[in-house]
Amino acid sequence: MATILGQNQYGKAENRVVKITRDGDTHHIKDLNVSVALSGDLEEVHLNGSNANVLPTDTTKNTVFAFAKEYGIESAEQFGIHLARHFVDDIAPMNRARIRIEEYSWERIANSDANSKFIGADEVRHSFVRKGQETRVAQITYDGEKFEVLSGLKDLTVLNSTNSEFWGFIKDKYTTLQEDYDRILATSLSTWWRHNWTCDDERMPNWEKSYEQTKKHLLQAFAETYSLSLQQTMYQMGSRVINSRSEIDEIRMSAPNKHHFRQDLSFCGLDNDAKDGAVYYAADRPYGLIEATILRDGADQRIPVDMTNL
Ligand SMILES: O=c1[nH]c(=O)c2[nH]c(=O)[nH]c2[nH]1
Repeated sequence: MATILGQNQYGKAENRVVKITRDGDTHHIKDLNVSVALSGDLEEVHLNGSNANVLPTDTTKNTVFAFAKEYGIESAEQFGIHLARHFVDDIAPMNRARIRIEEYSWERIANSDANSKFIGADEVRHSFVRKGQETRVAQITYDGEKFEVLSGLKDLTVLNSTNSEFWGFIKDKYTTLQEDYDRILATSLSTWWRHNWTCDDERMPNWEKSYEQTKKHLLQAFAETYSLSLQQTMYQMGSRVINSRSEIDEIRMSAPNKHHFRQDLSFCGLDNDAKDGAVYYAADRPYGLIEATILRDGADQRIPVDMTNL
């Protein structure tokens, strides 16, 4: 039976690269998980086993570490752009590179010991505690002409203890859910957003600032929206980002509804109404899964729909 080779890519996945930059006694840390995927003129290796066009995945790993040492890591996005450009522009058979990065953040440990040998420093200059709020992610794709830079985050868990209702929904013979006029709204957000920067000669966004501001807008919109559904809250969050950040044209969001059910305490005569400060059962599954893309008017929808589940 005749077969043909379809889409293919290869490279070293999950290179855990940690870069320490020393500024006198003060150290800075960048902690990344970098996955390389290359495509190009690679029919021969699949069809005939010729490795003539194959850059070993081992070399792609070495390149990640060498670039971190030689050029540093300013931001996940900048690092990914640099790598993607190298693999496509300098390795002849390659015509597409996708660099996917997770970034783990660290913060300095505050110095509580007045007699410490690091006297004078409010924070210990080389001691860090992992920041647990969310994992930052980035994906850079380059085809020799244009870049596509997606940034994002996963597992940003947020909760509103009021200002959330859910009512007016379809009711059929299978419906048991009661209408709720004061509920907890909680989710663990995963999102990717697409920058409209595509090309080397245009001015690059400040990736670090863009990330911090985008996260801030997401959180503020979550806190400030009086919610009639998680769908409505999510749309408000995405719109806030698009309206506040001119460098972003599209945002894809995935939000599991982390249900908190008011526990029925009538068995012991206790009323468990929300307005009196209720007790809830935090269910972990099943969960409603709400997903949407929010776009700048006129922008193309390019972020794959299942991207947020990676
Ligand atoms: O915000 C919500 N959206 C839904 O679609 C939904 N469905 C459900 O059972 N609870 C909720 N909550």
